[in-house]
Amino acid sequence: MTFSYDRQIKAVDDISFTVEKGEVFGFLGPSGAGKSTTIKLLTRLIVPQANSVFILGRDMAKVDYKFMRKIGISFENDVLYPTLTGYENLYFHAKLYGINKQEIEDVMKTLDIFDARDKPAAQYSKGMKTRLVLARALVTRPEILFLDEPTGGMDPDIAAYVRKVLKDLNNQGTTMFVTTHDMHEAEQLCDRIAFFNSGKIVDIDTPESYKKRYGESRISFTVGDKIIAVDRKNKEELLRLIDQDQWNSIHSQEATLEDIFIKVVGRGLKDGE
Ligand SMILES: Nc1ncnc2c1ncn2[C@@H]1O[C@H](COP(=O)(O)OP(=O)(O)OP(=O)(O)O)[C@@H](O)[C@H]1O
Repeated sequence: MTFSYDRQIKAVDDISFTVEKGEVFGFLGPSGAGKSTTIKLLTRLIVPQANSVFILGRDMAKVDYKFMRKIGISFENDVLYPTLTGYENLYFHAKLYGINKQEIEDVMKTLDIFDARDKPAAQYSKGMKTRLVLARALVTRPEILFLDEPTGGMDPDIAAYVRKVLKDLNNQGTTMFVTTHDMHEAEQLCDRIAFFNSGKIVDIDTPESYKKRYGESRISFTVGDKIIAVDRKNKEELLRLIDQDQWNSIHSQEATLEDIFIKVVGRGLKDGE
């Protein structure tokens, strides 16, 4: 799959991947990498070229709105009707697919926005809007969920709660495609993660396997007010520091997914923001 907005820069540059049923597959990459564009192509918000995107065996260049019930789409900056209440925003979407009032209320309760159901969406906080958009994606009980920065703008505790809701859904069988620039989110949610940069997939693996392949753990010594970090394999230096006997404390440090991203991709997740 390849896509360019202006025929000069390829926002998505010849990528190819498969997501298994029941899997949570993540795209981790910095701002501007092309994550949103990828999700738009996968979900037909930008109509892809024929025979380039297949979901549940169907060519996404050709599916109709009835098929779209099988997929849920949640975008961080998605359009809500600002003057309609939260409930009405869900109702008009759900009505298309014959979803009843009880089901709408249940999904609002699950995402903890039921108490705000009669408030206009314009009065929702950023995190509440993200949850309302997510509720709209969930209300049709889709087989596959596409989530663009699913916890964007949320307080850490609400973000953790939303991730738990998503994990529960996945445990019940929902397949998910998630984009994020948050390594913790990628690590907590995803079975496999694609490192994504400048429109290209640089690598795909499980979080555990990335750590095994690239994650050198380090030992850090606190010496006075200085911290000296040493590669675990550098036995000579480790012994030298221990022998000097000037350290106050010694800790082991695992490489984070961001450390590994920098090593593999050559830039950080926050560069250029
Ligand atoms: N509608 C558009 N018209 C022209 N160029 C665009 C458009 N949308 C995105 N781009 C460009 O395509 C590239 C990829 O953008 P995209 O929004 O897909 O990245 P992203 O990884 O989702 O970033 P972010 O996390 O900031 O949303 C960027 O260079 C961006 O400037």
